[in-house]
Amino acid sequence: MSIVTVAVVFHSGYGHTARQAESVARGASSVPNVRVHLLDVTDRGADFWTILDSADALVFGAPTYMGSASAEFRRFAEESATAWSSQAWRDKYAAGFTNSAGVNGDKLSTLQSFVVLAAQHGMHWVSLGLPPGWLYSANGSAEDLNRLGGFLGAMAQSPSDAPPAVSPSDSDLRTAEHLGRRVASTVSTARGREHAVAGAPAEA
Ligand SMILES: Cc1cc2nc3c(=O)[nH]c(=O)nc-3n(C[C@H](O)[C@H](O)[C@H](O)COP(=O)(O)O)c2cc1C
Repeated sequence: MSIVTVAVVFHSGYGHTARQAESVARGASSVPNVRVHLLDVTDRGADFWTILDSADALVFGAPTYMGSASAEFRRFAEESATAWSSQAWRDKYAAGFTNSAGVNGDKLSTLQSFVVLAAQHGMHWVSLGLPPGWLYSANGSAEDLNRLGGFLGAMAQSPSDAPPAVSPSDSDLRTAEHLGRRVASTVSTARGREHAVAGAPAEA
Protein backbone atom coordinates (compact mmCIF):
# COMPACT_ATOMS: atom_id res chain seq x y z
CA MET A 1 0.00 0.00 0.00
CA SER A 2 1.56 3.32 -1.00
CA ILE A 3 1.52 6.38 1.23
CA VAL A 4 -0.67 9.32 0.28
CA THR A 5 0.12 12.83 1.44
CA VAL A 6 -2.29 15.50 2.66
CA ALA A 7 -1.06 19.07 3.23
CA VAL A 8 -3.17 21.33 5.44
CA VAL A 9 -2.13 24.85 4.46
CA PHE A 10 -3.64 27.59 6.59
CA HIS A 11 -3.47 31.05 8.12
CA SER A 12 -4.61 32.06 11.58
CA GLY A 13 -4.17 35.59 12.93
CA TYR A 14 -5.06 34.87 16.55
CA GLY A 15 -4.97 31.07 16.91
CA HIS A 16 -8.62 30.04 16.44
CA THR A 17 -8.33 28.78 12.86
CA ALA A 18 -5.06 27.10 13.84
CA ARG A 19 -7.06 24.85 16.18
CA GLN A 20 -9.39 23.99 13.32
CA ALA A 21 -6.34 23.22 11.13
CA GLU A 22 -4.95 20.88 13.79
CA SER A 23 -8.29 19.05 13.88
CA VAL A 24 -8.30 18.62 10.09
CA ALA A 25 -4.75 17.24 10.34
CA ARG A 26 -5.77 14.87 13.15
CA GLY A 27 -8.67 13.54 11.08
CA ALA A 28 -6.47 12.98 8.02
CA SER A 29 -3.81 11.27 10.18
CA SER A 30 -6.37 8.77 11.45
CA VAL A 31 -6.59 7.18 7.99
CA PRO A 32 -4.01 4.40 7.47
CA ASN A 33 -1.06 5.06 5.15
CA VAL A 34 -1.61 8.82 5.13
CA ARG A 35 1.15 11.35 5.86
CA VAL A 36 0.00 14.82 6.92
CA HIS A 37 1.82 18.15 6.74
CA LEU A 38 0.46 21.09 8.73
CA LEU A 39 1.73 24.27 7.06
CA ASP A 40 1.23 27.84 8.30
CA VAL A 41 1.46 30.25 5.35
CA THR A 42 3.23 32.83 7.55
CA ASP A 43 5.86 30.41 8.90
CA ARG A 44 7.30 28.66 5.88
CA GLY A 45 10.19 26.26 5.81
CA ALA A 46 12.51 26.04 2.81
CA ASP A 47 10.55 23.04 1.52
CA PHE A 48 7.12 24.74 1.75
CA TRP A 49 6.36 24.76 -2.00
CA THR A 50 8.01 21.38 -2.58
CA ILE A 51 5.70 19.78 -0.01
CA LEU A 52 2.65 21.36 -1.65
CA ASP A 53 3.74 20.39 -5.16
CA SER A 54 4.27 16.76 -4.16
CA ALA A 55 1.14 16.31 -1.97
CA ASP A 56 -1.87 14.32 -3.16
CA ALA A 57 -4.33 16.71 -1.50
CA LEU A 58 -4.24 20.30 -0.25
CA VAL A 59 -6.70 21.48 2.40
CA PHE A 60 -6.97 25.29 2.45
CA GLY A 61 -7.88 27.08 5.69
CA ALA A 62 -8.21 30.71 6.74
CA PRO A 63 -10.23 32.90 9.07
CA THR A 64 -12.94 34.97 7.42
CA TYR A 65 -11.84 38.59 7.60
CA MET A 66 -14.10 41.26 6.11
CA GLY A 67 -16.13 38.65 4.29
CA SER A 68 -13.38 36.61 2.66
CA ALA A 69 -10.13 34.78 3.36
CA SER A 70 -7.55 36.73 5.36
CA ALA A 71 -5.01 38.83 3.46
CA GLU A 72 -2.16 36.51 4.47
CA PHE A 73 -3.96 33.56 2.92
CA ARG A 74 -4.75 35.62 -0.18
CA ARG A 75 -1.05 36.44 -0.50
CA PHE A 76 -0.29 32.71 -0.47
CA ALA A 77 -3.05 32.14 -3.07
CA GLU A 78 -1.55 34.76 -5.35
CA GLU A 79 1.93 33.34 -4.90
CA SER A 80 0.56 29.95 -5.98
CA ALA A 81 0.43 31.41 -9.50
CA THR A 82 3.93 29.98 -9.92
CA ALA A 83 2.56 26.47 -9.29
CA TRP A 84 -0.35 27.33 -11.61
CA SER A 85 1.99 28.30 -14.44
CA SER A 86 3.51 24.80 -14.43
CA GLN A 87 0.17 23.14 -13.56
CA ALA A 88 1.91 21.55 -10.57
CA TRP A 89 -1.36 21.01 -8.66
CA ARG A 90 -3.48 19.67 -11.57
CA ASP A 91 -5.57 16.63 -10.56
CA LYS A 92 -4.69 16.88 -6.87
CA TYR A 93 -7.60 16.89 -4.43
CA ALA A 94 -8.62 20.03 -2.54
CA ALA A 95 -10.90 20.94 0.35
CA GLY A 96 -11.30 23.89 2.71
CA PHE A 97 -12.30 25.24 6.10
CA THR A 98 -12.89 28.62 7.69
CA ASN A 99 -13.68 30.13 11.06
CA SER A 100 -15.19 33.49 12.00
CA ALA A 101 -16.84 35.33 14.88
CA GLY A 102 -20.32 35.53 13.41
CA VAL A 103 -22.50 32.41 13.28
CA ASN A 104 -22.87 33.19 9.58
CA GLY A 105 -20.14 35.83 9.27
CA ASP A 106 -20.02 35.37 5.46
CA LYS A 107 -17.97 32.19 5.82
CA LEU A 108 -19.47 30.82 2.60
CA SER A 109 -17.70 33.55 0.66
CA THR A 110 -14.34 32.32 2.00
CA LEU A 111 -15.08 28.70 1.12
CA GLN A 112 -16.18 29.75 -2.36
CA SER A 113 -12.88 31.57 -2.86
CA PHE A 114 -11.08 28.30 -2.02
CA VAL A 115 -13.20 26.40 -4.56
CA VAL A 116 -12.27 28.93 -7.25
CA LEU A 117 -8.59 28.72 -6.27
CA ALA A 118 -8.73 24.91 -6.55
CA ALA A 119 -10.56 25.08 -9.88
CA GLN A 120 -7.97 27.49 -11.30
CA HIS A 121 -5.34 24.91 -10.41
CA GLY A 122 -7.35 22.09 -12.05
CA MET A 123 -7.93 20.31 -8.73
CA HIS A 124 -10.83 18.08 -7.64
CA TRP A 125 -12.91 19.60 -4.81
CA VAL A 126 -13.88 17.37 -1.87
CA SER A 127 -17.03 18.64 -0.11
CA LEU A 128 -17.74 18.29 3.61
CA GLY A 129 -20.16 15.40 3.04
CA LEU A 130 -22.25 15.94 6.17
CA PRO A 131 -25.91 16.91 6.52
CA PRO A 132 -26.52 20.19 8.35
CA GLY A 133 -26.89 19.81 12.12
CA TRP A 134 -28.32 21.85 14.98
CA LEU A 135 -31.22 24.05 13.85
CA TYR A 136 -31.97 21.85 10.84
CA SER A 137 -34.09 19.63 13.06
CA ALA A 138 -36.24 20.28 16.12
CA ASN A 139 -34.15 17.55 17.78
CA GLY A 140 -30.83 19.16 16.83
CA SER A 141 -28.29 20.60 19.25
CA ALA A 142 -25.23 22.83 19.13
CA GLU A 143 -23.19 19.68 19.78
CA ASP A 144 -24.13 18.29 16.36
CA LEU A 145 -21.51 17.74 13.70
CA ASN A 146 -21.77 20.48 11.07
CA ARG A 147 -23.91 22.63 13.39
CA LEU A 148 -23.24 25.61 11.07
CA GLY A 149 -24.70 23.77 8.09
CA GLY A 150 -21.94 24.14 5.47
CA PHE A 151 -21.69 21.90 2.42
CA LEU A 152 -18.56 23.17 0.63
CA GLY A 153 -16.26 22.73 3.61
CA ALA A 154 -15.89 22.85 7.38
CA MET A 155 -17.15 25.94 9.17
CA ALA A 156 -16.33 27.02 12.73
CA GLN A 157 -17.35 29.95 14.90
CA SER A 158 -15.26 31.65 17.56
CA PRO A 159 -16.81 34.54 19.52
CA SER A 160 -14.54 37.59 19.32
CA ASP A 161 -13.89 37.64 23.09
CA ALA A 162 -13.22 33.88 23.45
CA PRO A 163 -9.59 32.73 23.40
CA PRO A 164 -8.44 29.85 21.17
CA ALA A 165 -8.24 27.60 24.26
CA VAL A 166 -12.06 27.50 24.34
CA SER A 167 -13.11 28.22 20.76
CA PRO A 168 -13.96 26.98 18.18
CA SER A 169 -16.40 24.65 19.92
CA ASP A 170 -15.85 20.93 20.27
CA SER A 171 -18.54 20.26 17.64
CA ASP A 172 -16.81 22.58 15.14
CA LEU A 173 -13.47 20.87 15.81
CA ARG A 174 -15.05 17.44 15.31
CA THR A 175 -16.53 18.73 12.05
CA ALA A 176 -13.03 19.80 10.95
CA GLU A 177 -11.69 16.38 11.96
CA HIS A 178 -14.37 14.77 9.82
CA LEU A 179 -13.24 16.85 6.83
CA GLY A 180 -9.63 15.75 7.25
CA ARG A 181 -10.69 12.11 7.47
CA ARG A 182 -12.92 12.44 4.41
CA VAL A 183 -10.18 14.02 2.29
CA ALA A 184 -7.63 11.38 3.29
CA SER A 185 -10.07 8.50 2.63
CA THR A 186 -11.13 9.98 -0.71
CA VAL A 187 -7.54 10.35 -1.89
CA SER A 188 -6.54 6.89 -0.62
CA THR A 189 -9.46 5.27 -2.45
CA ALA A 190 -8.79 7.19 -5.66
CA ARG A 191 -5.06 6.49 -5.68
CA GLY A 192 -5.77 2.79 -4.93
CA ARG A 193 -8.05 2.60 -7.97
CA GLU A 194 -5.46 4.32 -10.16
CA HIS A 195 -2.84 1.76 -9.11
CA ALA A 196 -5.28 -1.09 -9.75
CA VAL A 197 -6.00 0.21 -13.26
CA ALA A 198 -2.30 0.78 -13.96
CA GLY A 199 -1.48 -2.76 -12.82
CA ALA A 200 -4.34 -4.47 -14.67
CA PRO A 201 -3.42 -6.68 -17.64
CA ALA A 202 -4.11 -5.06 -21.03
CA GLU A 203 -7.31 -6.24 -22.72
CA ALA A 204 -6.81 -8.65 -25.61
C1 LIG B 1 -9.75 42.21 10.24
C2 LIG B 1 -10.81 41.27 10.75
C3 LIG B 1 -11.95 41.10 9.99
C4 LIG B 1 -12.95 40.22 10.42
N1 LIG B 1 -14.04 40.01 9.62
C5 LIG B 1 -14.99 39.12 10.01
C6 LIG B 1 -16.08 38.82 9.17
O1 LIG B 1 -16.20 39.29 8.04
N2 LIG B 1 -17.04 37.97 9.65
C7 LIG B 1 -16.96 37.41 10.90
O2 LIG B 1 -17.86 36.70 11.29
N3 LIG B 1 -15.89 37.64 11.69
C8 LIG B 1 -14.89 38.45 11.27
N4 LIG B 1 -13.79 38.67 12.06
C9 LIG B 1 -13.60 37.86 13.27
C10 LIG B 1 -12.66 36.68 13.02
O3 LIG B 1 -13.08 35.92 11.90
C11 LIG B 1 -12.60 35.78 14.25
O4 LIG B 1 -12.12 36.54 15.36
C12 LIG B 1 -11.76 34.55 14.05
O5 LIG B 1 -11.92 33.68 15.16
C13 LIG B 1 -10.27 34.88 13.92
O6 LIG B 1 -9.59 33.68 13.63
P1 LIG B 1 -8.03 33.57 13.92
O7 LIG B 1 -7.84 33.59 15.42
O8 LIG B 1 -7.62 32.26 13.32
O9 LIG B 1 -7.39 34.74 13.25
C14 LIG B 1 -12.79 39.53 11.65
C15 LIG B 1 -11.64 39.74 12.41
C16 LIG B 1 -10.66 40.59 11.96
C17 LIG B 1 -9.40 40.77 12.79
